[in-house]
Amino acid sequence: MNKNRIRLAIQKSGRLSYDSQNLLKSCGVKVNLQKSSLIAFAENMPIDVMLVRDDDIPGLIMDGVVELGIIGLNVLEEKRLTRLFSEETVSYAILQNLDFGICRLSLSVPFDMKYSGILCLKNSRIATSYPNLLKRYFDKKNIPFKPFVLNGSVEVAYNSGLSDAICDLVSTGATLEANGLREVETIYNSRACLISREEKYMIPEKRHFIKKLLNRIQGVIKARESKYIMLHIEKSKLNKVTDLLKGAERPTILELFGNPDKVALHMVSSEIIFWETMEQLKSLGASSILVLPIEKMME
Ligand SMILES: Nc1ncnc2c1ncn2[C@@H]1O[C@H](COP(=O)(O)OP(=O)(O)OP(=O)(O)O)[C@@H](O)[C@H]1O
Ligand SMILES: O=P(O)(O)OC[C@H]1O[C@H](OP(=O)(O)OP(=O)(O)O)[C@H](O)[C@@H]1O
Ligand SMILES: [Mg+2]
Repeated sequence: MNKNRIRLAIQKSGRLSYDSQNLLKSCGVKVNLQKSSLIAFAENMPIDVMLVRDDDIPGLIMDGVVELGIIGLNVLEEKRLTRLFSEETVSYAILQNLDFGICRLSLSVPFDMKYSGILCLKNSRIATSYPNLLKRYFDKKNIPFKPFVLNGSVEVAYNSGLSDAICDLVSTGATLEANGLREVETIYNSRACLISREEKYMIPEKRHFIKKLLNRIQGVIKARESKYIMLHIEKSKLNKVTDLLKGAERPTILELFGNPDKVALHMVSSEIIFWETMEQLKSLGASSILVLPIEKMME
């Protein structure tokens, strides 16, 4: 093991795997990841990527086994609370919230239950994989409940008579619907994030390298959120067009050959361009409207 290389833990297989690997690829990290091996060495950067169960990632950071990890905030916060209760070390830094793994931890009840508020769940048995987050929520409201801890397939707990309600991750709500449940309270909003060991535990070379990787990650996220827009418009309508498009910087305006009244406008927009915006641009008289993806960006 080379002590100058950074170790980065990502989920081996599951909801965060593809996006984590894709992020590394977009940052120019060349690594040949294969499910059969648990560690892979980047060819062009001092990074070793470990493929693990997501639940293990916060502990690997807190115990100093790896320097970086990509993990859902839900798992990180649950682990933080578990460690606080058992008086173990809790030490990490959140470097960056990421643009994937977006979901929420919610309480859900049977479709036909008359739910008028959280008090309806007083003394209920609630199945969850996140007992500490759930307990914090109920404790704040001073409502007693009975936790029933399951590591997966929490939605089936109600149908099999194991619980009265559930507390699990929701994104589209399709899994809840398929199991005859409806979401009634969000208890925690989550997304994937990049976490690291605290800086003070790392040698300067590693800190420097992590900063460089973080800059690239921020550039990738920014580029994914931005679009390059080109269009032709009459000079007199320019202000109306720029009011419509929220840009990172002022637009570039170019003369159009053979047409002194019109210009070409180029700009980077930091907001999603919906079809409605395109239609509004068109009704202002814009033509040749192009919205292009941006591959890389550094400000
Ligand atoms: N439906 C969803 N949409 C978006 N993100 C989600 C969704 N479900 C889960 N996540 C996020 O992805 C993380 C991993 O989810 P996954 O279901 O793959 O976990 P797991 O089954 O515990 O995996 P592992 O085998 O690694 O322990 C969750 O902790 C959460 O942050
Ligand atoms: O609201 P939805 O879009 O339906 O997503 C919610 C489901 O996604 C997650 O499970 P996942 O599919 O990752 O499988 P798992 O239960 O095996 O972890 C989560 O635990 C829910 O079951
Ligand atoms: Mg897990």
